[in-house]
Amino acid sequence: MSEYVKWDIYDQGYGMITLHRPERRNALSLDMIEEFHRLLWEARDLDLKALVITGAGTQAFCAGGDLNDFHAGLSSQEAFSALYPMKEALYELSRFPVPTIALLNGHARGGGCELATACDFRYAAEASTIGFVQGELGISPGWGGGALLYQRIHPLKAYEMLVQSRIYDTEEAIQTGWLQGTIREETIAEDIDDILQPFLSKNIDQVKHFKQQYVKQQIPISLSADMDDEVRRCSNLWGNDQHKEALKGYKKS
Ligand SMILES: CC[C@H](C(=O)O)C(=O)SCCNC(=O)CCNC(=O)[C@H](O)C(C)(C)COP(=O)(O)OP(=O)(O)OC[C@H]1O[C@@H](n2cnc3c(N)ncnc32)[C@H](O)[C@@H]1OP(=O)(O)O
Repeated sequence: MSEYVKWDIYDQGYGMITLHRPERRNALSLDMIEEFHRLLWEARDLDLKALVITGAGTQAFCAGGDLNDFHAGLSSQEAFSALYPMKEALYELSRFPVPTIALLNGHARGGGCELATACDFRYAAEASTIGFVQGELGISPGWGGGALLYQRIHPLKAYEMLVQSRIYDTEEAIQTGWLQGTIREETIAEDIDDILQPFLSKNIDQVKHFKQQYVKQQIPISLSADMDDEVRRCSNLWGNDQHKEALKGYKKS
């Protein structure tokens, strides 16, 4: 169990998972990942019309993996074992039976971008920035989010986001096709209603049909193997000097 992952269900017909560790910018520990996956499994059996993933606080949606758990001292095999559970969770999330929406309440970095990419749609607070920064850390995405990115936006744009590993503001992220729109902090409740209204106004069989049709086209079962390969490649990069140097500056809590 983890106290840092919250589950809420709303009468309007949607569920919400909130990463609730703002003091560490909602970075995902191994315990949080286990709880996140458990909640996903339970939510699959509920009569939901949509699932929202968000973070607590106003600073960050998710800062990726908790660098205390995902530290540079892991061997390649240990890194694979640590990374793999979130790949499985993101694969499940990408095939969730109803529309999934990532509400970025702030910055997303590394695995936080992978988590958002596993959702069908992404909306961000206007001041948010987004960065697949793994390339700057001497590694590559380790949760399968890179493979998912190629399914969400134009392949060349996906390749550019991953290999450049730079930070995007919301306007740039919209131009890539990754971000669907922005939400205003002062009217976030109204914005959420506007975003979810197209799903909540339909019957559950309709939204499930629309999602099944999308998954059949864009999230094939074969994607899981591509995501496995990504975890393996990240694990093989884990022990390099650049990664060790990049994480050296990181303070353990
Ligand atoms: C595991 C692999 C995985 C993958 O690629 O598959 C990854 O995600 S690799 C990890 C990639 N993530 C990062 O490198 C992000 C690091 N964090 C940041 O860039 C910033 O924290 C940011 C932009 C998210 C927010 O910046 P802000 O200035 O608002 O906050 P601080 O940097 O001062 O951080 C506050 C507080 O949170 C702790 N923190 C932040 N990120 C992480 C993290 N990933 N793991 C653990 N803890 C994190 C930071 O140490 C500060 O703690 P404090 O005790 O207050 O110093």
